[in-house]
Amino acid sequence: MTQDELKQAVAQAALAYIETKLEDDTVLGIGTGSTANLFIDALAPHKGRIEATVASSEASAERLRSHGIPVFDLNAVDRVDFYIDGADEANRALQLIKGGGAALTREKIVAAVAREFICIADDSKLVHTLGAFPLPVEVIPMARSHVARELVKLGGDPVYREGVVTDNGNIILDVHNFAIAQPLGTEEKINNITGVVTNGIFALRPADVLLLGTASGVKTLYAE
Ligand SMILES: O=C[C@H](O)[C@H](O)[C@H](O)COP(=O)(O)O
Repeated sequence: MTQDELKQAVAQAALAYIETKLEDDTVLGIGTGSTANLFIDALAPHKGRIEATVASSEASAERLRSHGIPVFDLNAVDRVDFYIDGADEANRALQLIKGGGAALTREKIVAAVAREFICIADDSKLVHTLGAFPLPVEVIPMARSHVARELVKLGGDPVYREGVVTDNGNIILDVHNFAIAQPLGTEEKINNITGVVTNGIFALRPADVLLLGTASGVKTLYAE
């Protein structure tokens, strides 16, 4: 199976996972990226059953609206029942690296609100130790050099993501050569650097369930 077919399979599996749990007033949080896009497309034929969604990026909001799916501001809903999103890496504790598409901050906010975070990914994303994927850090533009120097002190190799401005008007530094042995501590440490908005480690709020696309079918993983 190709990577795209595995992503398609997990998008369908996420739909099946939530379908039996949908209530009249369910609020769905929708992530960002190629896997989340496939989920949005899979959701479209069922839009009559969707009362409200909130999106973790302008791109996803636009895609939802193009299907006629109602999108709300997060401040206009009192809860998010399920958050469905992809990841760049996941470990067995369902701690993640996210932000390859620069949407990490809004993703982290929606995930923080969500009652259940359902991560969907193909099996190339499952790793023993997070950090082979360069860690995205969203930074206030004027703090770029300061934050880069602090990230070097932490042992990483930050690279400015040229030409990318986040939905929040900020820039991204991708930290290379940075094995993350202690995701919780590292997430907090980087977030404590002045000028950092947030970083792409999701350990304070990991996923609740990982639907993993493999050649032998979609596996449902819970945190070990
Ligand atoms: O900012 C982007 C997100 O964190 C995505 O969820 C992540 O990059 C995975 O994207 P994809 O499903 O395209 O691999």
